[in-house]
Amino acid sequence: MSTSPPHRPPADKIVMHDVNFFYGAVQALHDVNLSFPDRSVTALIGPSGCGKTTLIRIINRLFDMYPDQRATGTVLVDGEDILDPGINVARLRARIGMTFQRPNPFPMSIHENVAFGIALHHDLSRSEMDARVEAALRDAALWDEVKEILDHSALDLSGGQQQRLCIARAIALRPEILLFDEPCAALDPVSTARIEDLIDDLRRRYCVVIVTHNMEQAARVADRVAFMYLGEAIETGSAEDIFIRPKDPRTRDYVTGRFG
Ligand SMILES: Nc1ncnc2c1ncn2[C@@H]1O[C@H](COP(=O)(O)OP(=O)(O)OP(=O)(O)O)[C@@H](O)[C@H]1O
Repeated sequence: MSTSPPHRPPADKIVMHDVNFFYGAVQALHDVNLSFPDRSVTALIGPSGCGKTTLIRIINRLFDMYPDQRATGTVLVDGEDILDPGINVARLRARIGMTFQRPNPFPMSIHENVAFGIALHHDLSRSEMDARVEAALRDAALWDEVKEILDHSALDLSGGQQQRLCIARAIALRPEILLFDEPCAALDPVSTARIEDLIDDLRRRYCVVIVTHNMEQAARVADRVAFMYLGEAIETGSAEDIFIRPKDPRTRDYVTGRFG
């Protein structure tokens, strides 16, 4: 008789302790404690302005580009505090891929969009580069649609294709963490379904964090859902916990549509 190994939940890839965030004098996050397991999808939900985008921008230190923005607390990635001023930010960012609400392909060909970031980090032959570009486009479920038009401008693709190209661009750098900020905000239902299928595939290999306004989407794609409100992380659990058995009255009011 064969015995299967005991099921272990994936370890936490990112752990936030008492994180606060400031835009100048405005405090946007208050003592956030949240963790994000590896090889799973965590959805951040909550009303507009509650701090979802602010929170994911901390993970790749995107806020460093703005002198008046600062974060306090600890954000451990594989146990290392990425808020430590001594951290190598370029190396951190190479481990993290991010996409935004509106797809933002470079004004270059489809092939160049994916190859550009790879070329910054690796000196590959033409055939090695082509193989890397193809693998990333396949992983982003875009290859079949673009394999004959790799030299065409990325700006000629549809919005949904552009978003998958941006995901391919992120995956091509072989990150460990993928941050998706409302990846379907600008997409039609068919493109949205394709991105959701893609996220379903990506969960096997990455720590995925997705910001979404769409509760059905969170329920479809997420292993865990975190509800945020007025800059605080209120409650985290499975989609069922959050949508069917919320513990906090603020979560209940949000998921039942009383606000937001
Ligand atoms: N550049 C900025 N300067 C000052 N305040 C900001 C800035 N960006 C965001 N904020 C404020 O920080 C708070 C959190 O904003 P954030 O964009 O993180 O929320 P969100 O939950 O992602 O919202 P949405 O769902 O509308 O995208 C809001 O009160 C917002 O007004």
